[in-house]
Amino acid sequence: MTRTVTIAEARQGDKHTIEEVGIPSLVLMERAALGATSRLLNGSFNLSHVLVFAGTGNNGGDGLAIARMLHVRDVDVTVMLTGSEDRTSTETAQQLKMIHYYQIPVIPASTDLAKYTTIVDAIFGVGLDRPVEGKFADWVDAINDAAAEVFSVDVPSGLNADTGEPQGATIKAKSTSTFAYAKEGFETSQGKQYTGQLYVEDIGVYLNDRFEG
Ligand SMILES: NC(=O)C1=CN([C@@H]2O[C@H](COP(=O)(O)OP(=O)(O)OC[C@H]3O[C@@H](n4cnc5c(N)ncnc54)[C@H](O)[C@@H]3O)[C@@H](O)[C@H]2O)[C@@H](O)CC1
Ligand SMILES: [K+]
Repeated sequence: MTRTVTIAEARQGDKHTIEEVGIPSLVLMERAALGATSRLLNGSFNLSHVLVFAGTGNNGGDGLAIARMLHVRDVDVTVMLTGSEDRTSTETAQQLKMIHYYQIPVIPASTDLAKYTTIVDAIFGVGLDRPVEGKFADWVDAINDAAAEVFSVDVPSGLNADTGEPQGATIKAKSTSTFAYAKEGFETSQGKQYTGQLYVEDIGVYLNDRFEG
């Protein structure tokens, strides 16, 4: 059976790997994005026009790295950012610099999603700490209503990864790439309705310092 972790364990695993093992946070982010990108490339998604809907935390940073990895493979990618560029996390700011190096378009978040064939949901991951409401709920609802297929990064945004319960507006994905370990809430029948097909990516974070495949 697949090992599952709580949000607290996932966070502790990341922290331990960064601070004790010594793998830099940005390296973990790159590994996460490489895994997710290969699922997108092989997962029967229509990649004619991809939108990466990115938050300002590290889940958004994963999304920006995915945008870059698709762009260098000649996929047409646009980024929508939910907040201002000067209020992003440290790693996400570094990812934004790379996005600008490649001149990938970055536009403010909106509900105008008609032209996209695939939307990458990188709004919230395990950092979700309150229900999704207001403009964030408008964006999530618009993503769910769009014709595009949806791929979630780590956690479908809005899903409580411990309980599998939606916290306000919540993304319903065709598939989800989650990092290091599946989260407990993904095992519930309700959680499965939001993750869709679940992939677990090896990013080099191991709870007991050993790969347990
Ligand atoms: N270095 C690491 O720790 C790694 C983190 N990774 C990614 O980073 C994610 C966690 O990143 P963060 O801790 O930055 O958290 P998130 O990126 O999940 O979200 C945090 C941000 O969202 C805000 N927020 C939370 N709930 C909200 C709500 N309902 N409405 C509006 N704003 C809300 C918080 O205030 C915070 O600014 C993981 O899910 C994973 O995708 C991966 O890159 C792997 C390595
Ligand atoms: K997400």
